[in-house]
Amino acid sequence: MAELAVIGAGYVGLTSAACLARLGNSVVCVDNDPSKVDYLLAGEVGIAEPGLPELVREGLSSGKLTFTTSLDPLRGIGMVMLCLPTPMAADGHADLSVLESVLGSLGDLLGRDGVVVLKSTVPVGTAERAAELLCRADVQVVGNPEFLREGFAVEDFLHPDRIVVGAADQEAGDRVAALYASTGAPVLRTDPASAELAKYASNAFLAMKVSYVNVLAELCERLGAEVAEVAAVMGLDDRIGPAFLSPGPGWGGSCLPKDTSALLRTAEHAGIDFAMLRDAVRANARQQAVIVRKIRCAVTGSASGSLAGARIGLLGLTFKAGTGDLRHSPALAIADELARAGAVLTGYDPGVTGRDKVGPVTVAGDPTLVAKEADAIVVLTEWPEFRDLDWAQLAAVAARPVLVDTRNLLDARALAGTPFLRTGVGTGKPGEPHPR
Ligand SMILES: NC(=O)c1ccc[n+]([C@@H]2O[C@H](COP(=O)([O-])OP(=O)(O)OC[C@H]3O[C@@H](n4cnc5c(N)ncnc54)[C@H](O)[C@@H]3O)[C@@H](O)[C@H]2O)c1
Ligand SMILES: O=c1ccn([C@@H]2O[C@H](COP(=O)(O)OP(=O)(O)O[C@H]3O[C@H](CO)[C@@H](O)[C@H](O)[C@H]3O)[C@@H](O)[C@H]2O)c(=O)[nH]1
Repeated sequence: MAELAVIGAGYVGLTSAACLARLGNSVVCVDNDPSKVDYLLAGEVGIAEPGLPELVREGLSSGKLTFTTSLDPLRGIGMVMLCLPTPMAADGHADLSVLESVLGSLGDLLGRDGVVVLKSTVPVGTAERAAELLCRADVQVVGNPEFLREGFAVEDFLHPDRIVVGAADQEAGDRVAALYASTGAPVLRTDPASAELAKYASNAFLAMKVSYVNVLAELCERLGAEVAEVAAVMGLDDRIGPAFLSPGPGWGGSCLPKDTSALLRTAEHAGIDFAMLRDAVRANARQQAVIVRKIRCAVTGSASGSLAGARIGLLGLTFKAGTGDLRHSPALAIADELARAGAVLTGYDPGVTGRDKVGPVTVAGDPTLVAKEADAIVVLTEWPEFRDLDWAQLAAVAARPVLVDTRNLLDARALAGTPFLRTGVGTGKPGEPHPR
């Protein structure tokens, strides 16, 4: 079993560190946020990932996992895995400044024949650039992109669809592949550039799939078709598959927006016109306006009616269900747009606690408070528990029984016996509940 350091204790770093400790490795996890490290050393995990707190506590008590803010304990170490942020820079590229600054410090610390593993999502050429920054002929850089989803981080790490190891050096690649041997997942050995590109290619493809179904949903509305039925037919084709065919308020989160943007910049730089990806990004930006128009119609009866003073209750604020992450949440982009139009917003999200306000939204601790005196309720995130709310009670406290279901979450059964008039997405029959 290896002794390794993981740098960055966020969604990817903390999950990787805790899971690699579970797989028997000795892991020191470094983060430059002292309060996060103190919290972690006390066995507390600040992100909502099923199974992660248990794994962190298990690692701490077995001694396989420890946390620190300092790079000093890494002196002489054989392997360092970088799980640092690579956010969108102002020009749309991936901002590698944090990664590069840490790489600049690692050259002096790594032991002989050390390996640096790039788990962050990084553009093609980063492994090569990292090797330059390390300035150590004996140290190898290996690309090992991560594909976990928020809300399923531990499950995805321990049971991945595939492991990608992009190494120019066979032995360094073997050492990284060995970390995952006990997961039984297929390991794809590639050159570093292919590993780097494969990560962006996967996220961009997922984004295009959702944009495709969102535009299809608009078409369904125009033509009187049901997007759920169209998607069900498409999804049963093995070549297409049923995942990522649910229309909604657009794709968001900490990865798809920045990664599509970075891939577009990479393509531009390489002289390739990636028009279909550009269109998918444009369609996604437009999707929020599509939803706001839908809400405006439902509340005022007209696409140009005024929302000034309208009380709108929002169910769901996070970018998807199963996470507390609000980064690049389409729900918040819609909230901002509604607030600009003068609407007064109250919101509830099971993943958002301990906050009074998120952007323009006053956060309530209970869905009933969101419905209270509301001119409309809008479902923005697909939390399954919203199906089981007491919709009759929500209707009783609302000013008007208007419901906009941007995730097509609620079916006729959930709303049976209530006066709610539901507007879904791509249903072709606005104002009518439809079976999912
Ligand atoms: N979030 C995901 O679902 C996901 C999945 C796959 C890949 N990725 C990629 O993994 C990388 C990390 O993403 P994340 O979501 O875990 O980020 P994150 O923001 O959750 O975590 C990053 C961590 O790095 C720490 N950090 C920042 N600068 C540091 C420094 N100089 N030294 C030490 N620690 C430092 C931060 O304090 C934070 O804890 C990104 O490239 C991302 O694209 C993310
Ligand atoms: O049918 C669908 C599926 C998804 N979404 C939206 O698409 C976005 C992204 O969802 P998801 O991919 O589940 O989120 P992430 O957890 O950010 O995971 C993505 O980004 C990670 C970071 O790179 C990758 O590791 C994962 O493989 C990749 O799925 C969210 O806003 C979802 O609501 C839809 O609107 N409809």
